[in-house]
Amino acid sequence: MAIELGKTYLNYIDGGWGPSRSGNTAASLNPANINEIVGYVQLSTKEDLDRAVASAKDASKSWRRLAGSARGELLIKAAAVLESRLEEIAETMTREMGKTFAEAKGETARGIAILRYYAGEGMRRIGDVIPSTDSEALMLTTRVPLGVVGVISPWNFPVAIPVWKMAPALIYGNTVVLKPAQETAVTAAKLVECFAEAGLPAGVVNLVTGSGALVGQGLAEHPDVNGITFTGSNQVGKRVAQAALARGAKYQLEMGGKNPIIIAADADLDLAVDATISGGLRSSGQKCTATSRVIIVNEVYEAFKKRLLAKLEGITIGNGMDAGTWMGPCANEQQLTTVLSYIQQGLEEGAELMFGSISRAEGPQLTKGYFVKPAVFGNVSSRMRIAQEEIFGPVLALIRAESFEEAIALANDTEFGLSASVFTQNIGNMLTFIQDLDAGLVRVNSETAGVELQAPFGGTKQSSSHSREQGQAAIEFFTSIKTVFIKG
Ligand SMILES: NC(=O)c1ccc[n+]([C@@H]2O[C@H](COP(=O)([O-])OP(=O)(O)OC[C@H]3O[C@@H](n4cnc5c(N)ncnc54)[C@H](O)[C@@H]3O)[C@@H](O)[C@H]2O)c1
Ligand SMILES: O=CCCC(=O)C(=O)O
Repeated sequence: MAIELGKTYLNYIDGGWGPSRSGNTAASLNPANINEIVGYVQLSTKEDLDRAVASAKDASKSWRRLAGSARGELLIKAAAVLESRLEEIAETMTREMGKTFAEAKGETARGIAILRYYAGEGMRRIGDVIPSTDSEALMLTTRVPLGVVGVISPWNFPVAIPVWKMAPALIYGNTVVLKPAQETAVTAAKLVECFAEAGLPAGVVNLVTGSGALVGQGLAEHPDVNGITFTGSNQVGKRVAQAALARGAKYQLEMGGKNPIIIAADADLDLAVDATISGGLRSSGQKCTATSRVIIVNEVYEAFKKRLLAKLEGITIGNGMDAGTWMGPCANEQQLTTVLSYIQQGLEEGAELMFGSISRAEGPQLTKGYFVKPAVFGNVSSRMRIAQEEIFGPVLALIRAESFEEAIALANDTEFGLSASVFTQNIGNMLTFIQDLDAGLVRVNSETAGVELQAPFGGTKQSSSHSREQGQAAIEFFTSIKTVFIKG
């Protein structure tokens, strides 16, 4: 089924769809063909945001009192609606941000699974009984929701990330105001339609689209927003945290990465090459978990490099809706410019561009989109900017290590700590890697990308506010512990 293009999407506030008070909209363009307008989304004002927060605050009084199982039933219904619209929403995602249709379908299926997982959380343990020093008293802990939660999400996982924030927020009794990335606001509107159709009470979920500086910052600063969960760049994340901290609100940040893969001397090189390509270049490298530094132990450097370069020749670039496309475009013009400027930077720093180009990709089907070929640099040293700064594009930096120990030190030589992987068959190497790698997600004989919804996810160092999302770990952010002391 083809989606309807060029429609206008509205804000969702207090259970109703409506335009922004500004009367202004912005076009959401297809990065594979910028002549295609996927839809128009609202450019909201502070007043729209205030109405959304007020409705979320009001709805929170009864939502928090519902049994967790009743909230769970509504998440199950939202999952069913999302499932019935999987292909349509995945197509919208591909058209809005460029990832292939297969990846978009996988991500939408992930959103459905996350909703079902958190529906079950509504019936799980939320506290402990702790012996009191008073033998006649009962002491226990319970958990209470924060109240209104502001969700600020990026464009790279436009279904999975909002869902992995909204589902735990809702199941633990919070109400939500979602401010999605403007690039993928049509996908976000369709996602919110699923919650609306599932029958969530008015005000429990609200959607306000618009500029980050106005709506996002407004959410972070809003006195009636009790918690802010943010995923995006470090620069913006820190601003959000400062605004939340200044008024004593709880906040959670998941931000950038510069994720390493280590190829040990005993690695299965074919598997390692496949994992490097998949981890580094799927979604055009626009995953926070994407591989960007490939640290190869000297003995296998040349053999690995040869196999990697040979395999890259097979990558097809194009519109993510075409079945033959392996890699789509960059998600927007700014991403394309950033990627090309880092390729230029790598050359200026003296690295060797072994694959790719400093210009955008060429081809009859590529002229209307933000396409770039994958780039692979050799002769990279760890202190170069291309080895230190998050590029968020299909660029791999190959770094030579004299030993496995040096490979670990190089992998840790970054301000980020999101994910890391190693290819080795040696159990000692595996254990050293697990122990010594400073990252929130460490993966052995597997690519750096790939997050499982039932496990905690988050980073160390500059990648995170040191909290964890997903799995049962999400309860720590979305609730407060209340200690109860009862004496008859
Ligand atoms: N660690 C993770 O889990 C994770 C996951 C996905 C993406 N990311 C990171 O996200 C970045 C790419 O996404 P992006 O370009 O959408 O990030 P971004 O920081 O530009 O935007 C993220 C969100 O913040 C909003 N925003 C912008 N300015 C704001 C402000 N002043 N106040 C409040 N909100 C504001 C945006 O509108 C968007 O909704 C990369 O750095 C990537 O590593 C991290
Ligand atoms: O972009 C951040 C999320 C990454 C992710 O979900 C994955 O690697 O699967």
